[in-house]
Amino acid sequence: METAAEPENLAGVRHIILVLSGKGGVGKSTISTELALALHHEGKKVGILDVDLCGPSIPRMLRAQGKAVHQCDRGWVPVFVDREQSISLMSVGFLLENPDEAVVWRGPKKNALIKQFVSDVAWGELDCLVVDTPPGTSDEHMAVVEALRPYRPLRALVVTTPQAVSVGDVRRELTFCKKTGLQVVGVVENMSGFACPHCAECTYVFSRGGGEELARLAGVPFLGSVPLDPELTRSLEEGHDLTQEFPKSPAFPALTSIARKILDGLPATLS
Ligand SMILES: Nc1ncnc2c1ncn2[C@@H]1O[C@H](COP(=O)(O)OP(=O)(O)OP(=O)(O)O)[C@@H](O)[C@H]1O
Ligand code: SF4
Repeated sequence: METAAEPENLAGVRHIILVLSGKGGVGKSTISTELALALHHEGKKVGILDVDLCGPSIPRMLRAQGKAVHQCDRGWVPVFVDREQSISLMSVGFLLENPDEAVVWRGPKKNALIKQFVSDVAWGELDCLVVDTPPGTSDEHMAVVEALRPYRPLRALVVTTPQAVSVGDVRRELTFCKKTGLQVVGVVENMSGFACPHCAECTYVFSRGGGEELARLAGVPFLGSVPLDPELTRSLEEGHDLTQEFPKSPAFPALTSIARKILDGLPATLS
């Protein structure tokens, strides 16, 4: 079967990483956002595509809620999050008059929007496009994989929390990656311990090491653990300027190390 020509808007996008999690609330959108910020601190141009259509939270996290997406001759111009315009964001949240509207959408409408996101967002030159997905494996996952797979090798970052129950769900996520040909760049354990706001000492409230064990059993890299930082939760909830606040968080060194490991594993050229 002949593959359709690559959408013009993908031509400058070097690498694509899907952020996946087995279940909701483990911090997938947080890790997508922080990974983009950490890559930005490594001097990279990053785009974030939020395909969590029923719960788009990244515009709020990045203080971009209510911003308008403009049209240009190549489609939509994403919202720039920072002054240097090196972090761009596209989310269904920018297209809805009422943010609750997305919750009632059915599969075909979601699939059509995802196809449009893939072909009609004028990203320009990006070192990396981070795609935040809904929890589990849904229509959105299949739609984004099918829309992007013909043009780029797709990579997946899998987020879990340390508890065994989350780890079990992630195992299913890894099976999805295998079946759909996604290359797993690694597993990240989020909310792995509580970083004290006074001395940054980390206390392991839950069990620890589930993510590492899972990665070992699945034969994929374990990229690191990200502590729970109450200050960061507040910034994410209230929508502070994360480009300024994130570097002060105890999660920052962990995410920087994860971002470096991901960059080291990517081929240098556009594959
Ligand atoms: N490492 C962290 N430090 C502090 N807060 C965190 C951390 N990770 C996640 N959170 C907080 O946990 C909550 C859930 O995170 P998030 O929305 O990223 O999860 P999710 O997996 O994307 O959820 P959903 O299933 O709704 O897509 C948010 O309030 C977020 O601020
Ligand atoms: S970790 Fe240290 S600073 Fe934080 S509450 Fe405990 S003793 Fe106090």
